[in-house]
Amino acid sequence: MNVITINQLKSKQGDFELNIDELNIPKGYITGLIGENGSGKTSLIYHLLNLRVQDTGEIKIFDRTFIEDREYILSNIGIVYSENHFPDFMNPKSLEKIFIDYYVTWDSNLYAHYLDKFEIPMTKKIKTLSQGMKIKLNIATAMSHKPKLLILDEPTSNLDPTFRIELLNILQDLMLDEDQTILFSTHITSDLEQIADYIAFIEEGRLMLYEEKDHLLEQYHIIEGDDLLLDDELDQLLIGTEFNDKRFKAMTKDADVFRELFGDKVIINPITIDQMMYFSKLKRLGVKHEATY
Ligand SMILES: Nc1ncnc2c1ncn2[C@@H]1O[C@H](COP(=O)(O)OP(=O)(O)OP(=O)(O)O)[C@@H](O)[C@H]1O
Repeated sequence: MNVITINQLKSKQGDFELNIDELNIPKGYITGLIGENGSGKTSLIYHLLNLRVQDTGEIKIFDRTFIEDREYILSNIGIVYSENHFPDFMNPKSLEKIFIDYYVTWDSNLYAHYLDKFEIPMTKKIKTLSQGMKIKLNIATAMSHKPKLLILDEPTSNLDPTFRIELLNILQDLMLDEDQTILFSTHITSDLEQIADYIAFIEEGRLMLYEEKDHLLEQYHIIEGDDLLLDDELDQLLIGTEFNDKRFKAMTKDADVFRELFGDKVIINPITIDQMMYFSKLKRLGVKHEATY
């Protein structure tokens, strides 16, 4: 079953257009949402939350549109933003009163447990919390009503590395419940290498790929070698080639072809998500990039 389905979504915002033909996010998995600055990750999340409305196309969450069942959708989503959205004058305790009224599934013990674990005092005013503590508070509120879908929009930028590791562990623990689904937008792709099941990659408002992470990282490789080895045909098998000191470096789906032709004259390495984004960008720009290092 899919928790999120998007069909033929088009949405223009100034010069920017979000244009997603199809995206199905399955229940019970962590999907990592990646893309450069300004590629449309937050815009996509805002559309999922109905904070922005598309020009055309359809979004269904839990198999319903916002028009059909806004309340059900919102009461089953937990959202963590990259910045604080809570009023400065409140404290975690007064904030809870609002959430208790809103969510029938709110669990005060769980909230107290998270605040304790994250070392956030119940009665400390939000304005006196550090940036990281505000995000931690948001994480606690997002999880304490036990949402079926947890959406995190770049939450980790202000978090210290120790807490980031804790957060990844918490997210993995949540996934023990097969009904739980997580959409996690982040620039810290090593986090996704650790915990994501699927990767959704957005470039300039378009979904470039949506695939199982393990399959993705198995399919693509980084290949390096002497640029004299290349001809027009082999060039076609490279994605986003970079040249430096008469050597090439590129992403390829056809590492086997190069291995068979050139043996140890080429160096073939596994790819990281960061490298995948980088070489996809070179391909998109359509330039033979001269490396500057
Ligand atoms: N209110 C707005 N009006 C006009 N354009 C907007 C508005 N909000 C965002 N945009 C534009 O939409 C595009 C996508 O922005 P978005 O915030 O979705 O990107 P992002 O992938 O989340 O980026 P980042 O990684 O930097 O957070 C950008 O070009 C941005 O300038």
